[in-house]
Amino acid sequence: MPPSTNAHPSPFKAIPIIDLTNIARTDPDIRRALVDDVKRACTEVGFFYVAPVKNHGIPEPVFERTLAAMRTFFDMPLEAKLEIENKKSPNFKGYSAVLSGNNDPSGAGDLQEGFEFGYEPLDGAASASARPADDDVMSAPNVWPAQLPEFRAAALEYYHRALRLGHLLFPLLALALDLPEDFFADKTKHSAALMRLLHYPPQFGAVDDRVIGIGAHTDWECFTILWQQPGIQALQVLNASKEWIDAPPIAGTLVINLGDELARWTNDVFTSTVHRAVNRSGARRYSIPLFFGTDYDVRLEPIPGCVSADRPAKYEVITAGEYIKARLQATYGH
Ligand SMILES: O=C(O)CCC(=O)C(=O)O
Ligand SMILES: [Fe+2]
Repeated sequence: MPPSTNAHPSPFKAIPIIDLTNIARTDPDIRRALVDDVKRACTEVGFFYVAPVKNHGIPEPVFERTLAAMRTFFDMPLEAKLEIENKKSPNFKGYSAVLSGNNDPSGAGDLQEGFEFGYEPLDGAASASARPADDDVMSAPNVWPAQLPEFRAAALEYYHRALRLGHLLFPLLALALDLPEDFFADKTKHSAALMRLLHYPPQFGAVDDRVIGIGAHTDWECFTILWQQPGIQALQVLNASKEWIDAPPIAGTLVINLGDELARWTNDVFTSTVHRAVNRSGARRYSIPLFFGTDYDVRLEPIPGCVSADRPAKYEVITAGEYIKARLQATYGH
């Protein structure tokens, strides 16, 4: 399944920051101004920062606890991490070693290690799959490092808080597409969201552009909510002039970037923009993307307002689950 071929962003020079202070205000002028900002960012850039995150359910200690848990996990010996290697899981849950994944087919592998998991309830049994019965494409239980209970607790707490923020964003995206505000509500009931905890070792000396932290790629789901470790520049976003624009960590914000499910669904009215990460800081870098998709049984049929005589439908219609599964297989299944 090829990635979205979209990439029609503008020649932007910076990533916009969208202030969510007024997200709950119903005053039509205020609401319209916010939706207009979101629409511009989604059609021209495909990336934006949201601020202030602490007002939307993710206080600073939650990030700090998760970062501490990541450091402990990635510091474990490789053999211990490989006990929960993602290749042992039917849907690649668990640990992925440095260079085991490859997001850019022309690259030689991603210089990162990671840990991936999907939805489970905060108070659920450790090994239970929480996927509803109708969701057979991607159901597979999460696998956790048994020796680090605090890792699971911190990661799940962050996951649930970020998920809540994601649910706040869908109505803005719907309004930006001139759809009813609740358009995505019945299509995002099962939290088809995968979260990755990532560690990028530093790269020293001459750097081979084919081996970087994560090669040039688009994300797969509707949007990604990305936390970046403060103080380290690594993420870069490709604009229409084929320039890499830095997306540095900004205190109090998270990065939101649109993915291929939304690009397909909107027939490329919204852009799923190519990006990569390169850690040349000399220090370890950690980041946390949460990929928020639509429910796996949803068919990505082009949204009516996004198809016209000038803009014929570009993509074969498939379900979100089929799409994600094909991309996972292409990235880790080799
Ligand atoms: O680590 C980052 O800043 C970006 C990660 C990313 O693009 C991804 O995991 O899809
Ligand atoms: Fe990405």
